[in-house]
Amino acid sequence: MSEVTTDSTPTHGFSQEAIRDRGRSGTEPRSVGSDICLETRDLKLWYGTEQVLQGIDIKIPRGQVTAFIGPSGCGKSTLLRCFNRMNDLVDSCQVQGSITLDGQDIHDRRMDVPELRRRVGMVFQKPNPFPKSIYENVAYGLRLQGVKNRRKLDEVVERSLRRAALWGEVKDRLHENAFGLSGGQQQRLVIARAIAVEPEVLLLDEPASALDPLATLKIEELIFELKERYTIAIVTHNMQQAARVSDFTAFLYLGELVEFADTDTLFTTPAQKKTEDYITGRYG
Ligand SMILES: Nc1ncnc2c1ncn2[C@@H]1O[C@H](COP(=O)(O)OP(=O)(O)OP(=O)(O)O)[C@@H](O)[C@H]1O
Repeated sequence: MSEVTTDSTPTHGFSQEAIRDRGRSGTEPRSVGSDICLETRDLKLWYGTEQVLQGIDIKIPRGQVTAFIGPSGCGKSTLLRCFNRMNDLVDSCQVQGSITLDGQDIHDRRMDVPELRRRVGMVFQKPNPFPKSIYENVAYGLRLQGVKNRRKLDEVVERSLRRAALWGEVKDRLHENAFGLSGGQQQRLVIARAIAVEPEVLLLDEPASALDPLATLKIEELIFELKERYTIAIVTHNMQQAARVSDFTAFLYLGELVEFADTDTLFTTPAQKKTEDYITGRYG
């Protein structure tokens, strides 16, 4: 087990503060234990004839935040989209190898894909609220499930907005259009919509890259709270952000998983030269 970085530890250009903050917030480095939520084995993926994932083996631990980093085009978002079969929507896409969620093969023909996407929710780079009220955005998934009971809907909407750290800001305007919210509020609303249907996993694809620094900070704080209840996988271009929010980090390069380790180790003493070159800004 590695130790939380001290001032004398090399940080490869990383802010000591970012890493110390993680120590202060109680996030101790850990090894991937036996409680695995998602697992891929020899996962390969093609778009047409272009092979984008080259045989990925990874175990995503439950109740932790796992960050995916790597240069543009290395396959981070593609890998994330495999976890709830969003790539099924791309005609030219072919997948080989296995992905399991709680030990269950997600490509098994008995797998109910809408149910998989309820269990594995996704939030994209650009906030995408529906053109509806704040309330109806959050209630959307429950309405799809046929829930009509007003009290139940009210309860879930409030609970989800509280968990997404948005309740205080919107409780007096629940029936106003969601487009009236700021970008950061819209992104927290989308997170509330995802958690309203009680997922196990949240996939966050660069959730803060379209936001200003303050809104980004709120999303990062929220991620820290959410991991109490959910397993989180996040794609980010921002390595400081990966260092601040994640427990584990996976470095991808040209469709290969080069290194996967607890975040402190990966950023302070990477095992692979390619990882070191990337985090020190030599390419990417
Ligand atoms: N729907 C698609 N159809 C065809 N090719 C695609 C599709 N989506 C992604 N690709 C290609 O797959 C490769 C990996 O893309 P992906 O978006 O997964 O990378 P990334 O690491 O997330 O990149 P970025 O950091 O720039 O978002 C790229 O070459 C991209 O052009």
